[in-house]
Amino acid sequence: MSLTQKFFDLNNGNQIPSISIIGTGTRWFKRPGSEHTFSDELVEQIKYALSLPGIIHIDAAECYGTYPELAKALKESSKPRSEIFITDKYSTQTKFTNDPIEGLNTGLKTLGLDYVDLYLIHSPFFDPEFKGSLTLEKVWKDMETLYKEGKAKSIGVSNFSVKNIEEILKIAGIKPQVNQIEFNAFLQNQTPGIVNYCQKNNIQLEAYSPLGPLQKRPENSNELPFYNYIDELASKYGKTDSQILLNWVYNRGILPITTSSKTQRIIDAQNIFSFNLTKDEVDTLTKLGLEQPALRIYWTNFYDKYNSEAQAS
Ligand SMILES: NC(=O)C1=CN([C@@H]2O[C@H](COP(=O)(O)OP(=O)(O)OC[C@H]3O[C@@H](n4cnc5c(N)ncnc54)[C@H](OP(=O)(O)O)[C@@H]3O)[C@@H](O)[C@H]2O)C=CC1
Repeated sequence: MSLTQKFFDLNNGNQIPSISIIGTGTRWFKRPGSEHTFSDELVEQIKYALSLPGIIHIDAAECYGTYPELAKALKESSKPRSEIFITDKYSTQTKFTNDPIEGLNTGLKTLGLDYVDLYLIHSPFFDPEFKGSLTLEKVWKDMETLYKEGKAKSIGVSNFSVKNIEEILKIAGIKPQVNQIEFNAFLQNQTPGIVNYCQKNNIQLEAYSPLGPLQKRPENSNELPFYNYIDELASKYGKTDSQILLNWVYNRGILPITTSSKTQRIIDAQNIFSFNLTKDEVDTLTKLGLEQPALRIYWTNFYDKYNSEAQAS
């Protein structure tokens, strides 16, 4: 079966592969300060992804503790750099590096790279214990410097609200290309109005934890119309439940970022463009998803206060 790949156009003219099939956080994440063991399993999983045809989009971050595994996999892979799309993120919450310039330079050196394809500010939340008086404005200016130097081909943000983005736009010479947020059928707005705002302002949204409804499947799921409908679509198209949900995210104009410890699920994620949900099916999934209570897995301390507004289209 030949591979169909899709790309989103970013506001700076660059293209981005429309799914990231191997995130290196979540199940692979190593808590800073804890006893870290090198994960051969992650190396094998990234190498497996890199052995697949087409452009492979990897999602990484300074705070995941998984640069060593990514570095090894990149070194041992024969895929040309031009067929690898790497996203990295600067952490405003950890003590690893002082600012994005130091952060990206350290990341590039550790990973053996000259540039990343996309560099993001991981969150708008600064831990003053580690970041002193670092401000959002200063961090964005550093991101712009890295962009102009060609070390980051595109730049953006993650977990930003409308207010956070507007703060940046006041001082920005370069508009963010991407906002990576938590998004799934049970969390259709991480923060109030963020999806509409980014889509209107040509800031590409990325969805992490797009499979939240499967990760946290309720015990009574077989009684819920949402899950029955996914099963119906999965059997109509001969696809898995995960593929249906990832295709739905794509059809909402949002780039899904997934990961798996299973090779078959990595292949399945790459093959979500071999079929396409109809507009009615996309709308029905949106509607049935909105009937469920908000499911937020990350950044809960900051954003649980928005749960009642998170399930608005
Ligand atoms: N910017 C940010 O703040 C954040 C960014 N991220 C990024 O996004 C990436 C992906 O996030 P993640 O939440 O893992 O993405 P997903 O929602 O795609 O979840 C992937 C997980 O779901 C499991 N899964 C897949 N299919 C099923 C199924 N049918 N039933 C039950 N479980 C299933 C997988 O398990 P299995 O291994 O068994 O296949 C895997 O652990 C991260 O690795 C990271 O790179 C994530 C969180 C925050």
